Amino acid sequence: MFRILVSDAISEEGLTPLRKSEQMEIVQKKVSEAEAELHQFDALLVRSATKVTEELLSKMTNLKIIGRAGVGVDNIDVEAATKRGIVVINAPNGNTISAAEHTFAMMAALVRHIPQAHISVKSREWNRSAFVGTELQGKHLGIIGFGRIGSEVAKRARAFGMTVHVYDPFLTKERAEKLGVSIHTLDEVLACSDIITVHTPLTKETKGLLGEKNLAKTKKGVYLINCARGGIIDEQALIPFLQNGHVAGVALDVFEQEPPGDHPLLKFDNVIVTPHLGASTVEAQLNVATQVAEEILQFFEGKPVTSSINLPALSKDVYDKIQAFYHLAKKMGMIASQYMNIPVQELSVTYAGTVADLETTYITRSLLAGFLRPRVASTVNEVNATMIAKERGITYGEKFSDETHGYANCISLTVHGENKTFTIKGSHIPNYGDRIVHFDGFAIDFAPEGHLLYIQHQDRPGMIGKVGNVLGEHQVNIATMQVGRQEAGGKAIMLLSLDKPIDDAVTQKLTEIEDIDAVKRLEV
Ligand SMILES: NC(=O)c1ccc[n+]([C@@H]2O[C@H](COP(=O)([O-])OP(=O)(O)OC[C@H]3O[C@@H](n4cnc5c(N)ncnc54)[C@H](O)[C@@H]3O)[C@@H](O)[C@H]2O)c1
Ligand SMILES: O=C(O)[C@H](O)COP(=O)(O)O
Repeated sequence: MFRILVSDAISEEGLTPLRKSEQMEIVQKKVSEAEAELHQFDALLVRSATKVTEELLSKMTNLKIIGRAGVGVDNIDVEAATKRGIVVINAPNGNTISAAEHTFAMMAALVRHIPQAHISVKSREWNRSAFVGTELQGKHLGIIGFGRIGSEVAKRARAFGMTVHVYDPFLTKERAEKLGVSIHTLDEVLACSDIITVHTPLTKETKGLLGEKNLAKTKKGVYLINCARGGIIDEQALIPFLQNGHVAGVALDVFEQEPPGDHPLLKFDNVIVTPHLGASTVEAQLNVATQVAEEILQFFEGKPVTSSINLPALSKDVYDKIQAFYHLAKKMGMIASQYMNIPVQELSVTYAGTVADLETTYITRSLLAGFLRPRVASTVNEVNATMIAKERGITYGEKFSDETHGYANCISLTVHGENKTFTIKGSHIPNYGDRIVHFDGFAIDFAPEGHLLYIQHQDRPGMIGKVGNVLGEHQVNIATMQVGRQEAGGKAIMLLSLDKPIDDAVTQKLTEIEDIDAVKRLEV
């Protein structure tokens, strides 16, 4: 049973996929009301209100996944979650249309003074001359940030007869042409636009993007809209531009602090505001909640998630193709890590045969996670493996080769440690399973499963019997045994899989057998 804490207002209908599963228990409570049980939850489902801080994560010790029913993840400490191996997912396009429509509604309201006129009429006034507006048709709209929402705003603007100027450093000419907008520098957009709307995420680069310096570059009488994230337009910097009439009006759906409280901007009649309503439609909420609920379900069923912030995107189709290799690579990493129980500097992975044509990034992450698992006390998985490797000074790289050693596919891992290098090769054979086909220079064939025992010895008659005797004396049953040697009478290895793990005393006894050079337990 997996426990899911839903700590913000999420569409009830959207939670249906989770409610239908007998494996999921949903608890709907604010974080502050769930203090005593925070350590029990496997998943956390939020919108933008819950602040998922490092402190909260430290209390949610069982947490495996955070679902953001929406786009922006600036309320989530993604780095802290990643460090802890917690997957963070969002619903990137479920509320795009609602946010674009809200932006447009704000634009129309702004230039036609609808909120002010509404209040006036409700106050029993009839002052038509006070609310003369301007048309949108023929005006120049500047869009900063041309992703999902920015481009939907552009489509609507063009339908209204506006000319659209875009600033987005990542926008291609082809896409701009397709959507009938022109690409400009930021300064050009600031200088030529009658209305400017921002649709970027809030990042180090975009925080205060429309601050004092850039506001001064705008046209006198410009209208500004922020339905993206509070802080992209610097709220303090706006004040003098509103006071001196340079900015004709501002529409804000988002604020640096939410709620904004007694903010000085709220005193301006030409500043119109909504309480972060961009995504607040029945349709958007159903979309984002359903998307995230389905992803969480997939995740707990061991299937890939497609909209993770801290994992490479993986479709079901791709996952189906890589999953066998993903498991093989993890086991190879675990074996290599235990065999090379010394500090290592570098892992080099080579893919050959059919596996080389697949999405190997994910397979390498899995291998890395398997390698780090025996070395790291905290959770390590595909989410945080690359970060932990970096912290520990372990570099890794992928190569591709044609050398399959006679198998349809082959993954080869070479671990470089201090004065020692180790290579292990594995193959996944359909209808047969995972096999290790090469181990530290020996051709061998064993299944990387369970309690393994590696013995390196001299190739002498009776070695198998001696090992069998020691294990038998300690009531340890041998499930399978594979042997390999480089040449008759030379160095040889045995790989045994045992029905139960053995302790130090048994290992010591085996080490004492004449002609046995090394004994290692390997748990997979
Ligand atoms: N008000 C709401 O309720 C609401 C609803 C949904 C989304 N949002 C917010 O709207 C914003 C846009 O969302 P989206 O889904 O369109 O995101 P998106 O990722 O599809 O688009 C963002 C665009 O910004 C561009 N960009 C990044 N840095 C930039 C920079 N320095 N200068 C110019 N452009 C830059 C990117 O290239 C990208 O094209 C986000 O901040 C999101 O959180 C708000
Ligand atoms: O980033 C988003 O998806 C929007 O800002 C919506 O936020 P909300 O889910 O809190 O309405």
